[in-house]
Amino acid sequence: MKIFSAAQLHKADEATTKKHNITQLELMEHAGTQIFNWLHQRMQGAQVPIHIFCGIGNNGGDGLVVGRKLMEAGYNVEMYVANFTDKRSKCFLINYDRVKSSTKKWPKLMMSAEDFPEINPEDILIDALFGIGLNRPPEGWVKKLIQYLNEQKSFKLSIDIPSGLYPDQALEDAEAVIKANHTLTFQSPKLAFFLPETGKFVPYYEVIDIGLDAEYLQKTESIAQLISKQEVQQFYKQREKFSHKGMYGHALIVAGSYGKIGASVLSARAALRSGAGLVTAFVPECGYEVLQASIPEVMVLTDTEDDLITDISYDFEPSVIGVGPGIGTKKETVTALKKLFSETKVPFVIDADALNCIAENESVMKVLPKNSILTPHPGELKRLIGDWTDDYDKLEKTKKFSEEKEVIVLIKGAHSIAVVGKQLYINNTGNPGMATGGSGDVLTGMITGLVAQGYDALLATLFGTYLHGRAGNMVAETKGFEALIASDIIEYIGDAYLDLFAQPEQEPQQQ
Ligand SMILES: NC(=O)C1=CN([C@@H]2O[C@H](COP(=O)(O)OP(=O)(O)OC[C@H]3O[C@@H](n4cnc5c(N)ncnc54)[C@H](OP(=O)(O)O)[C@@H]3O)[C@@H](O)[C@H]2O)[C@@H](O)CC1
Ligand SMILES: Nc1ncnc2c1ncn2[C@@H]1O[C@H](COP(=O)(O)OP(=O)(O)O)[C@@H](O)[C@H]1O
Ligand SMILES: [K+]
Repeated sequence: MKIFSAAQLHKADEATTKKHNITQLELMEHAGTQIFNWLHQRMQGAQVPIHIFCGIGNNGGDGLVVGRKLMEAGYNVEMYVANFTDKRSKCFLINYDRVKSSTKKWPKLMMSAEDFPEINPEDILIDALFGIGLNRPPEGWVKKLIQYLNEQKSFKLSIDIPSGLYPDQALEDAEAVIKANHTLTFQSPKLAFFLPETGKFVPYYEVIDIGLDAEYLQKTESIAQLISKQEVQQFYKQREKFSHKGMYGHALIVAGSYGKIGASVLSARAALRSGAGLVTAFVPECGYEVLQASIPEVMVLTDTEDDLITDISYDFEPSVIGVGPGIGTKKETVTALKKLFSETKVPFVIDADALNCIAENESVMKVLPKNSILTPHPGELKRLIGDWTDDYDKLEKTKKFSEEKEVIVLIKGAHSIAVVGKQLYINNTGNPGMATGGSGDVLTGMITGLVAQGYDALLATLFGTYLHGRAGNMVAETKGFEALIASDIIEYIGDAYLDLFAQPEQEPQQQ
């Protein structure tokens, strides 16, 4: 699904009204009606007090439409207009008049903190203060209003975006944002929903299709893409009946050091479970027995050194090399890595300590193979690209790095983001249970296993990240977040594949 900027959404709005001969007012009526339907379906006429806080722009206009519709349907509604300026948008004004003429209950004008209403915990709050037209942080009593609403225990529903958040710019005042329980967003989720500094204000959201011009949306290059099941279903390559293991590649996993052999076990097993035809693990001598005993399907090559990797040699042609988990950053390992990168012409998946070795040694950075897939967590990323001021700065710096080095960078996190030049692809699976040691090693193995099978670098990155998160979600369904460990993710890779095309259970047929 495409993610558009505020500017693009405003243009889409214009394109829609021009092309479809529909007015902005009709678009607002349609958007507000959909929000009303959403609420009505859930509330079924319940007389819970609903407080709607409207700004004076089009977001406020949406709030007025919702309020009018709710009142007409007999709900117990109180509307407030936060009069933070004398300006009003045209559609706001028309809807303000409509409320006044169609209901007897006029919206209350709020001019200062003295006008804040009393709210009970069981009431419902609808936030229509600011939408994507926010252009500076809320201040003064409006900021206080946001804080006052946040103090309430009531359920908070934001229209389009929690007020105070910019859809695609860094947050300036985290104290002036509605902490919504749920957000109903128009047409496209906003980039801010997926970034750590701002995503925390959007724990749940749903996209409401308000019918913006499909052709415009299709033609416009979005600022990012959200990768969900619908997209990854198209990535999947079906296995052929007469295929053999030679057709699914031979992955080499270079991982582990004394005390961290587990990293190689996790990566190698994950590569196998993802479908690689053959997997060989290259580990320090001390890892030999551990690997042979724990994964009989994996072939093992060892370094001459017992404790660490110093010289990576092998006697076959790997289809892909996954390197880094648990290898440490000792100088012998750095030298081995430099040699590997300079002399080998196969695709690479580079993770963990291999990234640290690159970041700490300019000579290794110089031989970083083009088209590699790098999978840093934020700490590793910082070592590679330097510090950033906010999430957007982080994305810009990563784009620059990706372009300069010609590599894919997967920034891991709650929503991992694959950066390929200027393009951003946002993963939509996973859960906080996956914040546990070794889950990144599993991901490295999975992406390596997919490249081995012939998925190109970008598809392997996106597909692997999706399956990793989906498998993690399936573990969480039975074990919960806390008990989830990295090995569990591997055990559910098969279920994550099966789930790709699983049909929802059929309703029993009535006789
Ligand atoms: N996309 C679509 O097609 C559709 C979009 N729709 C809806 O429109 C919404 C966007 O509406 P919008 O552009 O009118 O902006 P909105 O967020 O209501 O507020 C702007 C006003 O606030 C003001 N202002 C800004 N910051 C401020 C601050 N910190 N403190 C104080 N004031 C501040 C600013 O004033 P100014 O800067 O001019 O002083 C301006 O007057 C969108 O989110 C969605 O809900 C739907 O109706 C259906 C179709
Ligand atoms: N809160 C979270 N929600 C979803 N996924 C998460 C969360 N925290 C971590 N993950 C995922 O778990 C993995 C952790 O990777 P990493 O930090 O490299 O772990 P390790 O180094 O222990 O193997 C990444 O794929 C990341 O996206
Ligand atoms: K809002």
